[in-house]
Amino acid sequence: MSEDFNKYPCLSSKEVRYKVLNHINDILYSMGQTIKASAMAKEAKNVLSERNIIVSEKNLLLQRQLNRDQQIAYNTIMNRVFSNKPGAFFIDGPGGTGKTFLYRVLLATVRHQGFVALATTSFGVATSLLPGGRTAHSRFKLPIEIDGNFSCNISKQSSLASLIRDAKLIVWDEISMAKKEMIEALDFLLKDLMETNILFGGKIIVFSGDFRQTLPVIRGGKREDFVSASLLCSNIWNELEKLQLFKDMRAKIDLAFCQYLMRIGHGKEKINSQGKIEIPRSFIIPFTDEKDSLNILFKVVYPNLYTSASNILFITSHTILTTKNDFVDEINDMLIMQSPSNIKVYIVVDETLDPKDQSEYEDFMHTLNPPRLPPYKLCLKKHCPIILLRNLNFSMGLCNGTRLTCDDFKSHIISAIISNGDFKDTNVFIPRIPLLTSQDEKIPFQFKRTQFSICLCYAMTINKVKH
Ligand SMILES: Nc1ncnc2c1ncn2[C@@H]1O[C@H](COP(=O)(O)OP(=O)(O)OP(=O)(O)O)[C@@H](O)[C@H]1O
Repeated sequence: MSEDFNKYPCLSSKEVRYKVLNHINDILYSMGQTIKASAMAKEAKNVLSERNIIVSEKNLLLQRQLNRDQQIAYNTIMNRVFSNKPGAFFIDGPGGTGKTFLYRVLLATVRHQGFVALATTSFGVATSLLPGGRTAHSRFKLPIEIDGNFSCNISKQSSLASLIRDAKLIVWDEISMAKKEMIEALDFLLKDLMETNILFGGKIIVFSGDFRQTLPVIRGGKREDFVSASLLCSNIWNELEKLQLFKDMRAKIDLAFCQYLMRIGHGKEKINSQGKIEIPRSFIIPFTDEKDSLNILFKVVYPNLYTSASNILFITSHTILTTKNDFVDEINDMLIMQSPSNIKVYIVVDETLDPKDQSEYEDFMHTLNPPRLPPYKLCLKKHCPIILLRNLNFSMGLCNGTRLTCDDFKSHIISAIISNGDFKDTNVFIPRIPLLTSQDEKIPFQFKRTQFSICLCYAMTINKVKH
């Protein structure tokens, strides 16, 4: 890895050493492993940086822009924060009504007064929209796999526990995508840390999300499974104080489309004789055959890809949304070939956890394409759009879902430029790391795939693009 970094003339040997150590640290973290001392040092560093988040003037000034509903919600929450009374809130508002905007103002106000405010979200990339944001999984050490063990992995004596105890405000954005067991685990943790039976340990906690948009993902599940896995079906739901946001702040951009989405969300859009909503003709590319229709779609979304492939603004402001990972892969494979640059191919190294199984499963592993792992053959070109599949480093904006464009390729690192969130335009290095398959895959054994934790994102699933 150091040889790769050495090829960058701008880096001194000290910087190379720092970058290599940093990447090793991230690799250990992404594998869920810890060297105790390094983990404790990392935690202490995280806690310290959380206590010292600098509030930008821009975020402080946003308070003046709050609309009427946002202002009412803001006043209600702030009154509770500064009167030291408990409060567990849910901000209910359809997409675009400014829930995240309100969070930014709440966080800025509390932090500006010198208090701790913890910002969390259900998905990695959403963290880049909230200053100091982390995934709830990472902040509260929530269990990733739901196997009957719902307790958070935080010792009561740790610096993290003391940070959580001190927090004046906790926010959790995109709660509609979290499984209810996770929220119940947080309730249990906070009651335990605060040594009380009051909901969420008496902390001021603010959830928000939109259940009309995306619900928790249950593999192979149906609508009722998604609903019953969500917060709506937890006993906690009825105990939350609801605050409503009504005004669509995004509607300025495309009012008719926003109204159409709102009618669907409220179940008011008219349905046809088969009980289905009809999509307006102007949104549809007529189907002739798969190849021709896809080509028309590509021309509509990425016109002149051959000549515009190096136009980063163009590449990162377009995407094709689809419902399934399989379609995503198919479309991405076609579009990367339309870009004119030289292709760089990275083949994975797959290893079974038990070395005895390696020879038996080697070929089979290469055919598998589990959702949170990169493909067997990763084909990239300069300026192509990619998306991170794992959280690598929150403090550098490298989270699951961060979008980037490729800049340069070496054998063990890729140089790339972040294209969304607070770290937009930052140049970063992505390491090639071992990634474990999740235990809930429908694969009879677990294996380790060594590759860059990225995939192409000319096309993405709707869940992935939520932010
Ligand atoms: N009071 C406001 N003044 C100006 N712009 C605002 C205000 N509130 C929200 N916005 C803008 O409106 C857009 C939508 O806001 P935001 O992303 O906070 O909505 P949201 O409810 O979190 O949406 P979603 O549910 O889709 O995540 C953003 O561009 C945001 O900056």
